[in-house]
Amino acid sequence: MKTLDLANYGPVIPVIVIDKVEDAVPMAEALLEGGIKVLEVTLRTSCALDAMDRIIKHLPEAIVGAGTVRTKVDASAAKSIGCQFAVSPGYTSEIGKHCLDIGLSLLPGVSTGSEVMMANNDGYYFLKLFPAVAVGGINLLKGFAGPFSDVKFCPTGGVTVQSAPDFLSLPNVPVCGGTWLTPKDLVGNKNWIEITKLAKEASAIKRP
Ligand SMILES: O=C(O)C(=O)C[C@H](O)[C@H](O)COP(=O)(O)O
Repeated sequence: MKTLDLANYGPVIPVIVIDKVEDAVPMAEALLEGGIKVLEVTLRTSCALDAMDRIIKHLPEAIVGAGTVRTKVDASAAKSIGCQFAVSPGYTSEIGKHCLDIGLSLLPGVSTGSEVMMANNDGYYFLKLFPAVAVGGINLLKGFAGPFSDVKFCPTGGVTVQSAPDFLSLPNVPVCGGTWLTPKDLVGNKNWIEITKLAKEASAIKRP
């Protein structure tokens, strides 16, 4: 799978933190019910790999990727459990080349022009702008559109259901990401119905 194809499934990729492995499948079901198929589960918690393994086995229709991939070991672990893609918060050539070697699609994080150029040099033209709002948001993406006219971005970090339509109206933004679909309090209360509502709301965001 090409990472840019992830945008074909909807305008928003949820960035998910799973603290309790038993929440993995019901949370994924709630998101799928709301029309969200692409799930980025961050490797921020100790049960993240186990959680993704369960989702992949129980819900084959989900397209599961590992977020917070910071090392070659992270990338190899994600590949070995069947993740279809990986997302990194920053970029190193080492990780970019490793993902190419092991056949794992990578959406690499960047926040500067130099990082865009390094990623391009290794063949990556669809990049995550992270942390999107903190590094300049819409204005930065408009600025990047000039010199990097062949590059597309998935802004993540500070994007909300309110601001997502503005990001998605930019020609270089096919999809955006965020944690707002799976808020900690709703997950803590196992409020899957409310998570389905947030997923429906996000899936319904119109792109121009
Ligand atoms: O852990 C990672 O590698 C990440 O992917 C970071 C997330 O993209 C942001 O934390 C999302 O930020 P918010 O939507 O503002 O909560």
